[in-house]
Amino acid sequence: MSVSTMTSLPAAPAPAPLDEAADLAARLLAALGFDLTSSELAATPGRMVRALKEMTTPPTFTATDFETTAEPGQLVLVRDIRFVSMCEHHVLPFTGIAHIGYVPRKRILGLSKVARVVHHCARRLQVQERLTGQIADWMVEHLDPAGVAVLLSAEHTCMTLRGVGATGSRTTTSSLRGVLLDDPAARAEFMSLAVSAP
Ligand SMILES: Nc1nc2c(ncn2[C@@H]2O[C@H](COP(=O)(O)OP(=O)(O)OP(=O)(O)O)[C@@H](O)[C@H]2O)c(=O)[nH]1
Ligand SMILES: [Zn+2]
Repeated sequence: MSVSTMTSLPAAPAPAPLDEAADLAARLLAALGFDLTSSELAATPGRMVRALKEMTTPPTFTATDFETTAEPGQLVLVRDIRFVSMCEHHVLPFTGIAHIGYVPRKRILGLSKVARVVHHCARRLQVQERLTGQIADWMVEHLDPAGVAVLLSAEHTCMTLRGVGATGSRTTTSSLRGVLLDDPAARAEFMSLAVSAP
């Protein structure tokens, strides 16, 4: 078992005094033209800061894994893991689903931990491409599997709810490692199950 401290991910932001952040949020909202003297907005800066902190603080967990005599080449696929992350360009959420597949060598991961890895990597300021690769790297570092495949499909609210207004657009990214990168049959099995399995 190992706690999810990772070499490939940046450390969580250092705890900062939220009072100071709330004062700065109040100044930000005032600078944007909102009336911070109104009673309706009095508690908003504090809420805003707590919500932002919550959305960018990665949950830690204990990565329970097990010794296995896995069948050679067996694919383990956990599909449809919903996640929320934060776009590092606009500090707006992007939300989607992750499909995580791996081919074990000696160790398998508790299934719930696969979803925890996704949340651990997602709950920070991110771009989707880096998030996808970090999930794959976590699996490689902790399980030493024969292969890993990560497929994410997400809606970026910075391009659907504002800006270009590309309502309904989704972005798909993949990161493949080991046999799930190099072996076309293994890769095809992952892709077909990730997209079409019941
Ligand atoms: N590659 C990548 N781009 C992202 C991601 N999230 C947001 N972006 C893009 O980051 C870019 C930032 O571009 P800028 O021109 O600096 O920002 P902007 O003026 O707000 O641009 P618009 O969003 O086009 O209005 C935009 O094209 C976003 O769509 C991501 O996860 N990956
Ligand atoms: Zn954005």
